[in-house]
Amino acid sequence: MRYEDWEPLYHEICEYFSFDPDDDERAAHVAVDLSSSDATSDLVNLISGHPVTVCGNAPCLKSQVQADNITGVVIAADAAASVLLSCGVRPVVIVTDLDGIDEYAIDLNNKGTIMVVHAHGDNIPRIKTWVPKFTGPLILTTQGRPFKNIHNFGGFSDGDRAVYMARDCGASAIHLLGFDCDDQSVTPVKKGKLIWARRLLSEIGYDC
Ligand SMILES: Nc1ncnc2c1ncn2[C@@H]1O[C@H](COP(=O)(O)OP(=O)(O)OP(=O)(O)O)[C@@H](O)[C@H]1O
Ligand SMILES: Nc1nc2c(c(=O)[nH]1)N=C(CO)CN2
Repeated sequence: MRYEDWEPLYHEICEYFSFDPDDDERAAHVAVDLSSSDATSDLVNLISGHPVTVCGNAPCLKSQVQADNITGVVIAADAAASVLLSCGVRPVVIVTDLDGIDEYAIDLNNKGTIMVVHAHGDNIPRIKTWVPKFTGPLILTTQGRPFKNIHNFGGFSDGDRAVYMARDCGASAIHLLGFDCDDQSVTPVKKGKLIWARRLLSEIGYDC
């Protein structure tokens, strides 16, 4: 997605959540200073022309995975990765702002799972802890203006960001599992994030 097309949505999101774009920019610089990795061409090779399943972490994920034959390239949004592992499915890509993963992600990354790590104003300490641990394929993302090896595919929360990324990388079809944007069992902030997930996904033709 062109940053110019994303920018108005980004400013609306910052206003809605009272985020300071300067903090996001600071986080992006912290990430870039820690790693020069960029596995974007590996990601494009994996996804371009292929079907993808993006797994969000709604409570329905487990039963949907058990009921569904997961097709194509499996992308986990953050903590959805551990649900997939418990169902015997290894995510090929994990999109994360680092608040839902655990040590298992390092092992998966060493075995080839592409980590797509999002830097934002509220996760700088987690960037400093986790980024140096990923010695396998790694892509950095920002929600602000991209530069050097940090990308902006569009999207805000891990799930919708994963869908925007798959679309940008040329997926032939994108199937969603584990998305429930009406989930009432979440915190008020998370409810706001799910309202945005619904809006951003609807902008590109997906319902959740
Ligand atoms: N009902 C739901 N509850 C949680 N996540 C959901 C739900 N429906 C869709 N998702 C998507 O699954 C993603 C991963 O969920 P997780 O529980 O790991 O959230 P999170 O780490 O709090 O996400 P984020 O930090 O992006 O808000 C979310 O970013 C969201 O896009
Ligand atoms: N500044 C900031 N940016 C974000 C945040 C957040 O909590 N703070 N959470 C996100 C997805 O959960 C994505 N982006």
